[in-house]
Amino acid sequence: MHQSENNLHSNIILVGMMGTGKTTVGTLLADLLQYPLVDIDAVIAESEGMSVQDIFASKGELYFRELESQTLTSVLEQKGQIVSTGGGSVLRAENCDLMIAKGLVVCLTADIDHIVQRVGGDDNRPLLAGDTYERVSSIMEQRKHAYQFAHVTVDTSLLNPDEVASHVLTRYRVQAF
Ligand SMILES: Nc1ncnc2c1ncn2[C@@H]1O[C@H](COP(=O)(O)OP(=O)(O)O)[C@@H](O)[C@H]1O
Ligand SMILES: O=C(O)C1=C[C@@H](OP(=O)(O)O)[C@@H](O)[C@H](O)C1
Ligand SMILES: [Mg+2]
Repeated sequence: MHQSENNLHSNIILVGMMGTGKTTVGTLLADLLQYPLVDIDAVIAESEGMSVQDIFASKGELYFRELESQTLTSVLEQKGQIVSTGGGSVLRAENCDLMIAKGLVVCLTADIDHIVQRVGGDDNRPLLAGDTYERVSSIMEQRKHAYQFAHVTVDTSLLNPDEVASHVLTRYRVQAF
C-alpha cells in the first residue's frame, strides 16, 4: 500500500499543555474526518464515575497517571481515531513511545498569556489551582522538553480552533511518518 493511503487510517493523537485546545480541536477533527473522538480524560472520568478534578482530590495524581497510561494503551489498540490526551500524558516515556508508534502525534502549543486567558477561571484543572499565571508558567518550564517528541507542532496562539483543525488535517494528509 502507498504510504499516504496507509497514513489515512492512522490515529491523530493530540498532545500539549493544558489550554492549547486538544479537546476542542479533537472534536472538530473528528467531525471533519468522521473518525471517532476519544478524549482520554473523558474516558477516565466516565470509567471512574467522577471528574478528573475529583479523582485528583480523592485518589491522588499517581492514581490518575496509572489510569491515564492504561487508558492510552487500550485506546491505541484501535486505528482511525482522534485521540485528545491530557497535557500530562507525556510525563511517562512509555506513553510517548506508544503514541509515536500508533499515530501522527500533533503537539498544540500556545504562549503563556493565551493559555492563561483560556483556562483562567476554569476550576476543572487541579494542577492549576491557585495563581493561574504562576502555575502555568511553572508547569510549562517543567515540561519544556516533554512535547518535543511529537511529529508536528502547531502554535495555536493566533489561530481559532477551526484554523488549528485545518492545519492539523493538512499535515495529516501530507505527512510521511
Ligand atoms: N485556538 C483557540 N483559540 C481560542 N480559544 C481556544 C482555542 N482552543 C481552545 N480554546 C478554548 O480554550 C479552552 C481550553 O480548551 P481545551 O480544548 O479544553 O484545551 P485542552 O484540552 O488542551 O486543555 C476552552 O474554553 C476552549 O474553548
Ligand atoms: O497537564 C496535565 O497534567 C493535566 C491536563 C488535563 O487535561 P487537559 O490538558 O486536556 O487540560 C488533565 O488530564 C489533568 O487535569 C492533568
Ligand atoms: Mg482536554
